[in-house]
Amino acid sequence: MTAEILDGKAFGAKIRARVADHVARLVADHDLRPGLAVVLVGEDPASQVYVRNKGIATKEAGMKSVEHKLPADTTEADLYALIDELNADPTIHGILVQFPVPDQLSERDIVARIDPAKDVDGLSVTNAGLLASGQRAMVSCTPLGCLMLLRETLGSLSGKDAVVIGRSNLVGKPMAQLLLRDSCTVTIAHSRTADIAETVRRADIVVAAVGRPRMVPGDWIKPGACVIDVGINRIPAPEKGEGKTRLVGDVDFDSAREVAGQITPVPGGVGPLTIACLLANTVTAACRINGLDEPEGLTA
Ligand SMILES: NC(=O)C1=CN([C@@H]2O[C@H](COP(=O)(O)OP(=O)(O)OC[C@H]3O[C@@H](n4cnc5c(N)ncnc54)[C@H](OP(=O)(O)O)[C@@H]3O)[C@@H](O)[C@H]2O)C=CC1
Ligand SMILES: Nc1nc(=O)c2c([nH]1)NC[C@@H]1CN(c3ccc(C(=O)N[C@@H](CCC(=O)O)C(=O)O)cc3)C=[N+]21
Repeated sequence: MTAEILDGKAFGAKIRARVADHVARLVADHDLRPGLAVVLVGEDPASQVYVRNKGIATKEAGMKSVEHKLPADTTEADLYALIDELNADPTIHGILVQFPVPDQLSERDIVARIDPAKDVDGLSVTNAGLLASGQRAMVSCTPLGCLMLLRETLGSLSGKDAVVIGRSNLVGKPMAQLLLRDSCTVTIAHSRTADIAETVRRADIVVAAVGRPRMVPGDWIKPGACVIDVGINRIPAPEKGEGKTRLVGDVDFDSAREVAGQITPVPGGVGPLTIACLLANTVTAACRINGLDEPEGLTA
């Protein structure tokens, strides 16, 4: 069997068209243009890919887009001053500080500084708690995009065995919460999992969010399973020329596609969905902040 390759670019474009529609309506009916601010401290390569693609998509959707690139030696005080300013700015509805940040800064404290209403990454204790207790939250963009894609591909997820590899606050944990909310039987695997191959072999749905190039081989995959590869890993690509690199996921695509029912590629899989959901979350935040109806089709 050869897997169906899930086109994240196409599905992301569909979500973005919905976003653009809502934005146009908000501007026309309420003179409200959703605004997103992205803050990048230093020069992490995975983050730079994200920032580049995000800037283009935000403007295409008719939204306001602001980027703050700060030097790697930025102090806590300077970063907090910027966050406070963005919290108070009525034209900004979403604030995203790209992770990882340099060592002198604390991700936990940065997240705590962001107004939870503008926390489009869903990282704040408030949003994580709301999600975990089944209430209306801002949900991290990547898991949100993965859930939308899974529903679109499989229909109901109820009763399915799902394994999430990775337990970060940004991806693994919220992904597990969303799958649980859709009545999957959820296992979270991580670096201390005793027999990860056997654990993954049970799964109808595999979400890999680790950050290790091609860690998951095809022989870990249950035949017919739906495989969502979140990993973005830049590896050397000497075949493209000296010093060149390319992106690969956490799944060994070539062997996994021979076994899986469906699989997302890297690039062109989850990445474009994350971008689309970042825009969607910004629109959702703008509506909630202004007491307007929830946008349809942009939340999970
Ligand atoms: N496509 C997209 O839109 C996005 C992609 N990413 C990418 O997804 C990947 C994961 O991101 P993120 O969650 O932020 O990463 P983190 O580094 O925060 O978390 C990685 C997780 O993987 C686990 N892990 C590490 N090694 C192993 C192993 N050998 N076996 C099993 N589990 C392991 C860690 O376990 P432990 O907790 O035990 O250390 C940890 O929970 C990265 O490649 C990142 O670039 C991230 C966000 C968006
Ligand atoms: N606070 C925070 N939130 C994040 O969500 C976050 C972060 N920090 N730090 C970095 C990671 C990584 N990440 C990506 C999202 C999309 C692509 C993306 O668009 N990928 C394209 C790449 C296309 C290409 O360059 O060829 C694709 O997969 O098709 C990449 C990477 C979000 N992250």
